[in-house]
Amino acid sequence: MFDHADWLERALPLGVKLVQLRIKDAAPSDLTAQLAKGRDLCAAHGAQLVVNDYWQQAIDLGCDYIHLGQEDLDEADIAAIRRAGIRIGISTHDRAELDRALALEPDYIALGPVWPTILKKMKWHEQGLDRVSEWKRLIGDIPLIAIGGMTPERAGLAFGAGADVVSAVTDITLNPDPEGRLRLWLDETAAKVPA
Ligand SMILES: Cc1ncc(COP(=O)(O)OP(=O)(O)O)c(N)n1
Ligand SMILES: Cc1ncsc1CCOP(=O)(O)O
Ligand SMILES: [Mg+2]
Repeated sequence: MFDHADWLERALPLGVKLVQLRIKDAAPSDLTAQLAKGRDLCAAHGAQLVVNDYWQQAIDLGCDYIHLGQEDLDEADIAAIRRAGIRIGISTHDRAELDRALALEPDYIALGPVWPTILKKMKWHEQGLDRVSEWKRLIGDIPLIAIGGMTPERAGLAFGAGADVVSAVTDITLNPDPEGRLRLWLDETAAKVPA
């Protein structure tokens, strides 16, 4: 997950196949330009782009996956998103949020923070691996994304607990050698990438 489209120019050539653009505080024209750039770069590299928050821009730009948190759901026009053929991933932190998300028939469910995160202040305590397993039992075939405090080492534990996908931010973006860290991530998680 990256906070600027420029990161995709570094990550995609390494073989990253699933990325989320989580852009906060960009001016509208810059936001649109970054999402369009992300869309085009992902298409060129055969990667899947997930647009965080900005569902209307995703529709307008012909993007095909969005991520919505619980507050985003209060504002989002789910019917319009579905009419546009866009898939939806939803954040969850407790059973009530999970029930709300499942009622919308999401294309994935995210659970976090599995471990403590420094990316943003959250009211949720770390969820832990048992919670990952509980979520997977509850959601069955819907893909489960585990997020929060991920490292390549922890990713293996999250997969072992039932996660289908893991999402990382600062482990990569704050690393002194992001490309090297991404290569390690790709090596460590290669067995989880569908052929
Ligand atoms: C994969 C994934 N999981 C959780 C989030 C968080 O979404 P949200 O709760 O809407 O918070 P913000 O990211 O918008 O601050 C996510 N973006 N992606
Ligand atoms: C957006 C978000 N939602 C749950 S944890 C998280 C942040 C993940 O960032 P990091 O991988 O740096 O902990
Ligand atoms: Mg959001």
